[in-house]
Amino acid sequence: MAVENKAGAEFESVFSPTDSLELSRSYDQKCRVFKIIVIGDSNVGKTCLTYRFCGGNFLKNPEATIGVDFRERTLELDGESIKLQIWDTAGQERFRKSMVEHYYRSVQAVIFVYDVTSLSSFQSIPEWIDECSRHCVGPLVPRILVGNKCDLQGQREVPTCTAQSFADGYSFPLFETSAKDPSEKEHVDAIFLTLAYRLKSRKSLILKQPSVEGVAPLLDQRDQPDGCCQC
Ligand SMILES: Nc1nc2c(ncn2[C@@H]2O[C@H](COP(=O)(O)OP(=O)(O)OP(=O)(O)O)[C@@H](O)[C@H]2O)c(=O)[nH]1
Repeated sequence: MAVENKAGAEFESVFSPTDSLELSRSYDQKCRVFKIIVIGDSNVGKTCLTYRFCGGNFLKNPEATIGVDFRERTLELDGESIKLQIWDTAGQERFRKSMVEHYYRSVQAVIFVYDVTSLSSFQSIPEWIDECSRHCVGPLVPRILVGNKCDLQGQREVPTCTAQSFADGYSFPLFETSAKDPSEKEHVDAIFLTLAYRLKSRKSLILKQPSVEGVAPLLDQRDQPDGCCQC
């Protein structure tokens, strides 16, 4: 199981002080932590989207995710620190089967990703929704549908209207974007910000988090009633 990109100096340098989504510079301050999983077929751009949000850049030459990669970013919303702990899951069945239970435990929001240039990846979305349901991710868990790779307009196989009517059927917000196109950076941020505001408005338990972050603390958090903690 890979662990990478724990928010720190490496990421602080890529955001300007005027960025509306400021990274927290001090981890002494208290914040709530929310677990978000990103799921969808292999190769749709889950890793690149999460990297764009957490790292600010397009990740060139990503490798297939094995198990899960963790990334996180702390936002200042209305004077409150909110840490989004993003689980970038493997799309390939052989790399995810031993991890599925972990993905869904105490998850607080879900991002379904398809590739607008791949009809099959869009047609897989109902299966991903079913998987969520089988793991007791109910309608109260905020969910968002994302069509990625919009920079490849000439190769589009999924029309916006088709995706929109599908999303409407589930009452999911739909975002079409590109992890690759730098001009879409704020649009990518908006996906996560939409979830952050919805999660922020929820009451949560205050739980203790170990001072050293890593796989074990993350897994421990999952076992708490709603996954929220104080950091
Ligand atoms: N043109 C374009 N290519 C993209 C975009 N996002 C990702 N890619 C490319 O799509 C390929 C797959 O990207 P990943 O982010 O690794 O996809 P993934 O969904 O995480 O794949 P798995 O880890 O196998 O589940 C890579 O070659 C990326 O460079 C995008 O917005 N536009």
